[in-house]
Amino acid sequence: MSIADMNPPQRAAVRYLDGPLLVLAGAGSGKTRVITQKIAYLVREGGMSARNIAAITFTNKAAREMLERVGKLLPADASRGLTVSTFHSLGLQILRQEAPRVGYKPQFSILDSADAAKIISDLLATTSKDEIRRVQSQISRWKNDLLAPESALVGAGNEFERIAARIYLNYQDTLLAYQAMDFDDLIRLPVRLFETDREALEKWQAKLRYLLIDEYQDTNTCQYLLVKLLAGVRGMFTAVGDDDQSIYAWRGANVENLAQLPRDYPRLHVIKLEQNYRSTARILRAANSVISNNPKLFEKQLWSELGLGEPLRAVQCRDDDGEAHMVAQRLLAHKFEHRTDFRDYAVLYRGNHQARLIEQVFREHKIPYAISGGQSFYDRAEIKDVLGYLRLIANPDDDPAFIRAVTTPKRGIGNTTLEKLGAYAGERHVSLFTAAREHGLQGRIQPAQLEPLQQFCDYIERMGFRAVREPAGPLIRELLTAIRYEQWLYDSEEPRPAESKWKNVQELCGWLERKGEADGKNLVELTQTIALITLLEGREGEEAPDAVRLSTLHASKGLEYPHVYLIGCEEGILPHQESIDTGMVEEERRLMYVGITRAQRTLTLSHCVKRKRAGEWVFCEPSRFIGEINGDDIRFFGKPGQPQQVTRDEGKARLANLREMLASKRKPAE
Ligand SMILES: Nc1ncnc2c1ncn2[C@@H]1O[C@H](COP(=O)(O)OP(=O)(O)OP(=O)(O)O)[C@@H](O)[C@H]1O
Ligand SMILES: [Mg+2]
Repeated sequence: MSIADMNPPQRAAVRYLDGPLLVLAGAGSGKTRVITQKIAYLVREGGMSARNIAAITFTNKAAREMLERVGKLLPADASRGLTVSTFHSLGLQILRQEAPRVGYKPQFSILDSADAAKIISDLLATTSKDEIRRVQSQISRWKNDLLAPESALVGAGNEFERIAARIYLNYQDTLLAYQAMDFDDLIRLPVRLFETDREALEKWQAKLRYLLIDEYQDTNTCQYLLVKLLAGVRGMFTAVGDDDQSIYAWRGANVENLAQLPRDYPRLHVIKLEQNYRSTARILRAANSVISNNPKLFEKQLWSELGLGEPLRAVQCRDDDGEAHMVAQRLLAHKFEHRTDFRDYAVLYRGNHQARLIEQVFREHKIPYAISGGQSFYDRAEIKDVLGYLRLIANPDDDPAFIRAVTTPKRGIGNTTLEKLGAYAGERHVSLFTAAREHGLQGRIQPAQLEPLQQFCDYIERMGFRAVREPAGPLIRELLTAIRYEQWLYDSEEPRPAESKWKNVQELCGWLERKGEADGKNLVELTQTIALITLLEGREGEEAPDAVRLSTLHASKGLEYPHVYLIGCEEGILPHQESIDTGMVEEERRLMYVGITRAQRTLTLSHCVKRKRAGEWVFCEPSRFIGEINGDDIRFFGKPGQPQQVTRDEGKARLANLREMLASKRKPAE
């Protein structure tokens, strides 16, 4: 695929280098492809070095895919030094070099959202999850709007905001004391740096001379400013986006940023793409008709040459269990009939919990699947244990990591000792690690308790010294042996969970080893990289090569699948109840639009008559979005009187049949 295979507006977008460019277009029109092609074009025809180009994507997965695609367009040495990353990893790349300028040491820690919640919970002196979540997202909003705690306090309009602002103030102090940043800081701090330090800004402007930004509609204020600062007055960037796919307002994304661009850059050139290369005309028409119920920010038309295609299907299921069986059954039947692969299918849903039943039924029927956007691999207790050690080795001031490591496995350091240590550290305004090293502690803690504490600190210090010199793989294996982690798992768990946990730890070690070798990164750098993976996509790494994709709608952005099942199309789920209550269904409609436009050839929407919630049956209404699809383009199944609805037992029997047929197909001819 080369630039010659692109349509005229796509080609114009690739070639346009006279100033800032916005490509504004609907789903599947080749926006992401314009970015990939443009990177190759900049190097090949624009005489630019890859190390002066940065492409920003929304997820790590998207970044990897883009890098792969560019790899096919450019020889390896021509793409060396190219930055393809998320906003957060770009921020991390900047901060690794500039940390001292913003008051951090280079080995700062990155806290995930759970660690941050723990700090807020301590400061608030509450365990109410709801309260913690509210304060945490308020702080995050302030950070993304670049509001300092002092200004937040002054501007607080009610009691809740006053409390949150005071917590924000203490929270920032705590982070600095731990030498830790949260996810928001990774973008906020570079912006603050560039706003105040001309020299640093000019250095990075000289390095990143051309910027390309995908999914621009989902940038927040902070991200917008980072681009603006880096692009400077020259405005050498290409941003691509679709206002109808803005689905991250709840995380502070601001679709107004699209409208703001022409005001900030009067020279901004806008290109629209109107041909969709992904979906059949029917799927596209359904998407267009659903989204036409939202007020328009920009006028867009989409058409496709891929033929009319099959009508969409809306399937009514008896309950959520029936829904999961319906998906499994139809999927297997379809696969059998069309000789497709499992990877050609995706099951999409509004909330993570909806995956549980699907997983269960898929396992029952041996349908291989891969989950994205679910509980992260890196959120598992065993992985967080190991990462606790790595974080502490990298940055001994990281108190949350200190607590985790010093107590897992238990090493004769009791809670009373830790409380005394904590109190002493508090008085001295130093980290737990530093406190443990101070002479003053000797009067407070008995020698018998002090001894293991100091041994622990000695060990961490020695490892810290080696972590920046020795390869990561062998070092982490040595660490696991030294702390007898495997033994501890088997001592504290049943054999089966222990075994699976140990496997996960091994997987982490393998990943660190490979990544360390491939990227030439040491343990400290790898630890910072891992922290970022948890941000959006959950588990990553090697997956079954041929598997059905299970994904939340949010995590499916930018991707495409030949056959899509969108489950739980019900009032209260999609649109979500909260959005109905607050009269904000527009964002949910965009989410529906994103879901529909992931499908290339067929799309099945399902909803249940009733489902169990908190042990009670509740009756469900089909989603209003199904009703917004033009009747000619959709067929209904499972309505009373129609024979297509299958009971669970029938479904099971049919499945068993199909599986047999499939299995016999796979057998070599005798
Ligand atoms: N000119 C073209 N000729 C043939 N195929 C194309 C062309 N442009 C894009 N495609 C294909 O169309 C599909 C959609 O492209 P792409 O993912 O770039 O769209 P997008 O606008 O980024 O979509 P989304 O809004 O969902 O992110 C891809 O499979 C891509 O390879
Ligand atoms: Mg895209």
